[in-house]
Amino acid sequence: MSRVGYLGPKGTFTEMAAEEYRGTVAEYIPYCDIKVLVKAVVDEKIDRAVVPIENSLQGAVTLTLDLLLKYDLKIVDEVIIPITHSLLAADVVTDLDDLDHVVSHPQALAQCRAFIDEHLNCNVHTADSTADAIKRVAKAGPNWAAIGNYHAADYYDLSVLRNDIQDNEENWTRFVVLAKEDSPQTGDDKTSIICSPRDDHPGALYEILKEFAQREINLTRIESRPARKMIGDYIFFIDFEGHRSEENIQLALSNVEEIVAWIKLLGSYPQAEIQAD
Ligand SMILES: O=C(O)C(=O)C[C@]1(C(=O)O)C=C[C@@H](O)C=C1
Repeated sequence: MSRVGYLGPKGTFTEMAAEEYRGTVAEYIPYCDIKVLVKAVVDEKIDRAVVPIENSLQGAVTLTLDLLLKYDLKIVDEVIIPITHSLLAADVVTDLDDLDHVVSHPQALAQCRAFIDEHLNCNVHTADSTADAIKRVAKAGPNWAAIGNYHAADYYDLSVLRNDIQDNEENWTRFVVLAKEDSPQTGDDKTSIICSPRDDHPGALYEILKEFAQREINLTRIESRPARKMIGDYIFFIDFEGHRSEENIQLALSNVEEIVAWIKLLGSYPQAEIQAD
């Protein structure tokens, strides 16, 4: 039974994702900061942390990638859910023109950029999560609105002014579940690694990817992040299908190890079942 931390407070999309975690849960615990949440697993205050890692409209949640690099934690599960944003305000607000301020998590603001540009002539503010924004609006004046999950309107006594305001109907966020120990093989797994090419030469990335292509290992994602050294130095986050205990994957990984400066295995874990709306 796990104590499962998630990016809170109550009413975030991460809370919805945490409820889809396939392990056994003793308790759900909200944390208001991703860094503090991830550190709580490192310090064994909780057993699992559920954090957003990528969105289909906006791409990587770079803070999560940086924390995966920094700490020695394993990915033990992934959850992918549809994200539907609403505009929430006090129930006296009926007209968008009455709003002077809109607040949300930067990812949510970015996912609703077209709606904000077209319909809101407002100051835009950022919050630590969509639910944090909703909480703030509940205490602010009636000229404030928040962008977030309509389920949260009831928790914080707000009303829904508009639904479905994200730029695209298809808006999905992928979350990962972090723990100290690895996950066992299920037969339908994915593996995540980070690696850093030894030096900058023609074909450096190709040489890494070739090890997977030759063994018909299907890559599901590749993301680069600055190595934080010279401009142009990158590290690569690579996800692929299969479990680290499978022979072809062991061979690919040991060959990659030979040609990179370093490699970090983030874990093998069951692939997400896509959650329908
Ligand atoms: O603010 C929230 O509700 C969150 O759970 C965070 C988060 C994110 O960081 O991507 C999660 C899903 C959505 O993409 C928007 C925000």
